[in-house]
Amino acid sequence: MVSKKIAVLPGDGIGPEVCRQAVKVLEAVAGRFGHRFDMQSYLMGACAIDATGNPLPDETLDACRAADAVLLGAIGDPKYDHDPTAKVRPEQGLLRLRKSLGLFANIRPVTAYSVLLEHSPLKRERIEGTDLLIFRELTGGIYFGDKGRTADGEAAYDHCTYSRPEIERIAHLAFRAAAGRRQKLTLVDKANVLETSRLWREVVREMAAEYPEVAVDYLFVDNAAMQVILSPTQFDVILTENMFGDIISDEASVIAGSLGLLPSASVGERVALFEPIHGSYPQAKGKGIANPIATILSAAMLLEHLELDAEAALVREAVDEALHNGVLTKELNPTAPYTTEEVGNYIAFWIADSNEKQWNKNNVEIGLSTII
Ligand SMILES: NC(=O)C1=CN([C@@H]2O[C@H](COP(=O)(O)OP(=O)(O)OC[C@H]3O[C@@H](n4cnc5c(N)ncnc54)[C@H](O)[C@@H]3O)[C@@H](O)[C@H]2O)C=CC1
Ligand SMILES: CC(C)CC(=O)C(=O)O
Ligand SMILES: [Mg+2]
Repeated sequence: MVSKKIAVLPGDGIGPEVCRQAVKVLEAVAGRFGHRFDMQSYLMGACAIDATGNPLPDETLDACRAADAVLLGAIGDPKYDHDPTAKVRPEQGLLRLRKSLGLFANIRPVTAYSVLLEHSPLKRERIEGTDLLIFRELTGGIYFGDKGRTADGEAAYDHCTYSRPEIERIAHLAFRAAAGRRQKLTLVDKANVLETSRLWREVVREMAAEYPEVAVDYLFVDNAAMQVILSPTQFDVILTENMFGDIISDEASVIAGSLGLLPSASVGERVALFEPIHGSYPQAKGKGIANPIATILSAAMLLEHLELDAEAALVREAVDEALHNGVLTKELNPTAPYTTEEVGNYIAFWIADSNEKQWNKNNVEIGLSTII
């Protein structure tokens, strides 16, 4: 029996809906294994601005610092996206949280699930067997550099800066991950144009000597954007800076079949944070169409981080079961879609009672009454 404190930041848009499913799954895990997960929710993003004027209230940051792990839904709201003059924005809360917690590495696994190959717009023979890991630098680069306007407001700038230590600390994690996988690391950069990219290349090339078992190659990001969907099986570990990793990983979600399937772990100095790679998908808010699996798989990564491997494996098994049985939201199952809640219930029920496997769409409320 373990007792863990998990700070939950549901956020905005579909964030609360998908987070609720992941919390339910963690409750099912706790029930099944006799653990205690203390899961309290805190404000971050547009909801926090509305309530306090601050996208990352002190109470939220303090709770994250005091937690064993953090689970995040997503933040962002069209009222800020469509107002270029807004002084306070939901995204500032997320960026400040990442920086304050020292979460310098965002790890985004991309898998082509064989049962979903038919849902991908990409050709089966190109994507089958894809299993890659993106290491995206998360607290530096252009998202964090000085930004602003010139005095007349007619020009704007966003500075991109990287230091050697910032590159080294994430590169070590990526090299170690590659060493334990298929021993290949691809640095994605724009070293033909950007000085920051030339520093990345220099540092990674030097570090490669420490990891002789890992084959390193280098790709310009424009080429990588093409290669990642043309022949994704060539990749094992991709290491890249903040903005390139943000873009390449959303693109890579097409391989899995939906942005709603890709989880992530953000790790760094102490407490780690787990979140789907997607945003707050405001068009879907309250409609029950958001896929909760990315957040549920983020919860599985959270369990692995807490060294609860059997628990995480059971969550993955339950997700596989949902995939195999077509218990999927409408972007993956347009003819007989399940709601966000039903997908979450199915997975939680399977974890709580996987010996019975009695679940069906109609008995779910009865079956789950014991665990939710
Ligand atoms: N980590 C975070 O909290 C992030 C927040 N954002 C914010 O989210 C808001 C919306 O941004 P968008 O560019 O529209 O990106 P988004 O990721 O919210 O949605 C893009 C598209 O992906 C699909 N999608 C996303 N999540 C899905 C899910 N769970 N199930 C099924 N389909 C899903 C939908 O087709 C959607 O139109 C903005 O305010 C943005 O700043 C964007 C990315 C990350
Ligand atoms: C909303 C941004 C701050 C970041 C983003 O798109 C992401 O982390 O995937
Ligand atoms: Mg993104």
